[in-house]
Amino acid sequence: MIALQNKWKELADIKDELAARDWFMGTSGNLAIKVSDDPLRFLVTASGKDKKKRTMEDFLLVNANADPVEETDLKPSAETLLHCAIYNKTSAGCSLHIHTVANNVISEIYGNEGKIDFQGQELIKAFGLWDEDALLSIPIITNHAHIPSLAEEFSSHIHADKGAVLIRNHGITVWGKDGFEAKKLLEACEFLFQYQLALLQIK
Ligand SMILES: CSC[C@@H](O)[C@@H](O)C(=O)COP(=O)(O)O
Ligand SMILES: [Zn+2]
Repeated sequence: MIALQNKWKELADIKDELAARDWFMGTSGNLAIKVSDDPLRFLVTASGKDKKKRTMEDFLLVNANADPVEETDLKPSAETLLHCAIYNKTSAGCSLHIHTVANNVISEIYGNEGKIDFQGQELIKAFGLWDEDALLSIPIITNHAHIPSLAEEFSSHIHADKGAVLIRNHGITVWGKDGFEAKKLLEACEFLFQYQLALLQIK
C-alpha cells in the first residue's frame, strides 16, 4: 500500500513537471509507473483527462493486459498497450508519452527514413552514450489508429531497459529504470529535437 502511494506521488510529481512545460496540450499524453513485477502492476493515467490538473482520479492500477485490477469507473489511457509492451519486455520502471510540436515536426521530416540519428551532441550522454563517436538513433514508426497494431510495431523497437520511439505525427514514448531516468531521457530528446529544428531553420 505504501509502495503504491509512493509510486502515485512520484508519477503525480512528474506529471506536474511535464504540465509546467505545457507538454499535455489538448489532453494528449499518458504516463505510467511500475508498482510490482510479479504480478505486473502499474499505474497509468486515466484516459482523456486534463493532465495539467492534479486530482485523486489521475491514475489507475492495471495489469499486464492493460486491464484495471480494481473496481473503477476510470478508463486506462487509450495507449496503455504501449506501456504494457515496455513492462512486459524490459525491467523499466517508468514510461512517459507526450505530444509536442517539436517531436511531431521531427517525426514528419524524418518519417520516411524511419529514424533520426544524433551524433556529436552532448545530450546523447543522457542515454548512457559516452563515446565521442557514439550515435543515438531514435526509431520513427507509423501512427496506426488501431492501438494493438501500434503497440505491435512499437514493441519491435524495444530492445533495452531504456529507450525512445517516435510515432509519426503523434508523439514520443520514452522509458527508463525509474521516473528520474525516464524524465531525463524525455527532456534530452525534446532538447535534441528543438536543436535540430533550429539548425534546419538557419541552414
Ligand atoms: C486527445 S489527442 C491524444 C490521444 O489521442 C492520445 O494520443 C493521447 O496521447 C492521450 O490519450 P489518453 O487516452 O488520454 O491517454
Ligand atoms: Zn498520444
